[in-house]
Amino acid sequence: MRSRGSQNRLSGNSFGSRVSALMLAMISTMATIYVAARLFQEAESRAYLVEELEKRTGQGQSAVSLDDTLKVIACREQSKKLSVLETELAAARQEGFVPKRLLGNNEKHPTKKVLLVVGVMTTFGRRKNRDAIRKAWMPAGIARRELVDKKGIIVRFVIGRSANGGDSLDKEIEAEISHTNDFVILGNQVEAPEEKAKKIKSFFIHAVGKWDAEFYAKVNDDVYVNLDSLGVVLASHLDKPRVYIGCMKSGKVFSERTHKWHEPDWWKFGDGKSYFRHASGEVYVISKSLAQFISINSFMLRTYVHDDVSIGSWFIGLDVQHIDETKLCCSSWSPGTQHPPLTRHVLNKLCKHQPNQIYYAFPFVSKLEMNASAPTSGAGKRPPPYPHKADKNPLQSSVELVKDKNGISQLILRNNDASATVSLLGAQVISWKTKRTGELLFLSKKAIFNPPTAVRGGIPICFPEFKNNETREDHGFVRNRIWVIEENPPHLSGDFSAKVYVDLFLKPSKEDAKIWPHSFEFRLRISLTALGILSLTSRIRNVDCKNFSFRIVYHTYLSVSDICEVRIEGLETQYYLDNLLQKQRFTEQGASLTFESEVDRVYTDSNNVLAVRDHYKKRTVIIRKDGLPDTVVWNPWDKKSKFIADLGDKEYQEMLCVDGAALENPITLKPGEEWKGDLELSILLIS
Ligand SMILES: O=P(O)(O)OC[C@H]1O[C@@H](O)[C@H](O)[C@@H](O)[C@@H]1O
Repeated sequence: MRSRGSQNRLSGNSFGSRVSALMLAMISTMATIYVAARLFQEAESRAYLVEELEKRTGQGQSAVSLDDTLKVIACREQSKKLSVLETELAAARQEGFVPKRLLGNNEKHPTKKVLLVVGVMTTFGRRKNRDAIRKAWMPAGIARRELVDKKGIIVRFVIGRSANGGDSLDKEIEAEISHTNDFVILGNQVEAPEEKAKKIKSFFIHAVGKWDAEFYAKVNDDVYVNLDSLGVVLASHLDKPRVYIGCMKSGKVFSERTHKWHEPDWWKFGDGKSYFRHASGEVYVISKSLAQFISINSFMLRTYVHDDVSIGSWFIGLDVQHIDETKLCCSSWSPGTQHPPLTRHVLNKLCKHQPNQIYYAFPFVSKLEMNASAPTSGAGKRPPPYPHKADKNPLQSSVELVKDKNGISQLILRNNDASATVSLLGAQVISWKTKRTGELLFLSKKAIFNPPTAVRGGIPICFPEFKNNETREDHGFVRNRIWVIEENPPHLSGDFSAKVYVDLFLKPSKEDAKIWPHSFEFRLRISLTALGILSLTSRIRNVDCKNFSFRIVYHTYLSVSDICEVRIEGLETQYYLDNLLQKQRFTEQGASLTFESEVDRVYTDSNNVLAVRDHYKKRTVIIRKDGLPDTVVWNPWDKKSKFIADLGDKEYQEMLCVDGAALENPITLKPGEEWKGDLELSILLIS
């Protein structure tokens, strides 16, 4: 039994081991099949990906691995970005600058664009001058912040380091800074008289790297600057790409070593030995692209002994506009003369010597804030705080709310000698005048101030259409609606100069949606500068859930002495569609456009700057447009005038419509998108 049993047991064991061996063999076969299948699958995936890549890249046979594939894709993205950057860089270099992110700007620095950075060049031992400037025109504390926020102006004293580095001179400045915090210290610049020109270069490099500004100014520390007035002057040059503004002079080159103004490189200035035109060193301004040019090319920009000559030399041979601004001629103020009273004439000077005598006020002209308490619309709301007068302001800037004969509100913007009246009916500017020119816009004597009829004259805003349907709502309905005053107008770029402005707002009603089934928000900013420049900036936002397209025309009725005596310049060689000839296309042939019969044309993709010259009135109105590619020119002449109820039979002689427009190609906005268009009117007097 035992042995049998053991035999049995033995035979039982060998059976068991055979079973396990079989099972093991089965498992390993299955595992092999599974692994093989996976490997096959992966190989298939690889083959597929490689094939796909080949298909997409068109590279044909390739031994690219999956990892390589992903690297290639990533690499392509990178090279795409790189080529975009290279294109940007090339374009930027052409302009004389590189994009901000490539300049290695410190992130901590403010990114908000400002109008102007002023560097007041000072040196050791000039504390008295600095204190005089602080007292007179360089604000501190909250006023300094406001100067940046409201006027976009940053002012700093600029100084280098003492030759000995860290000596008592440096320590004195550090002590001063701890109280005033109004310095730029040029760490790598030695403060020494012979280093002046290099210091200017260092300042521009530093300033353009630190602050994003439209302009950069250099001022000596014995010059008083009327910042507001300077802001106004600069604002009028914002449209120019490369400007160098100052009191331009040439001046003799002195070869004698003993002379105070000795020029070691005198022989380079030709036989006549006089310098090229350059801005006098007391104060001058350059635009951003020129500061960037200096920054990029600093290592090869030669400095002469005088800093003003040096900077002048850097711009020779460049496409730079030299602007001779007499208001920056500080030395025209002779120290011994009796100071004139606080008059506008005096205020027009931007700077003067004699730090101890200050005869202008700060601020010169202030931007009027229309925020908090302005009503949005309707009765029962808190009345607006009009009339408003800017405090301590020698030149008045204000906005006044009045009512027309039909009880419709009008806003009168006043700035210095200029004024503009805006009706809330259509947000329509109906008057624009200056003391010297009188009225500049035409307004018909028969104008009807009663919605839904548009007011004949001024600047009706035609949106979203510009066509005559022979209905009262033709040329769009917004000119026939009552707009409201915007409560919290935002800061818009270009708001730095001393402007008075109002923002008007319109949203379509349910009734309006029946005429034009789209939801939008229309904001119109109307501003007037101290120099009388009138601007109308439209911002139209799509608040719908679908795209819409619109046209817009600023239907500008200019007042003219006699239609036969005016001409428009800037339209020559431009294409136009003639509405009187079934919109046929022609090219403007004349050197300027004059008038002797009815005109109704759309100049497509026309110049952005036009001049309307009026010899009898001795003035030219300059029209600048932005975002408005087309120009409409219209005068109904005698026959058509008779059919226009709200226009006197002979009034066509005193008017000319020259309109900035986006007409031929409608503008399409996606949901949430905003469009901006700008019309600016300024005046040149012909002497
Ligand atoms: O009379 P409205 O609607 O103000 O428009 C004035 C004129 O404006 C012109 O630009 C149009 O081409 C004319 O057809 C139109 O009559």
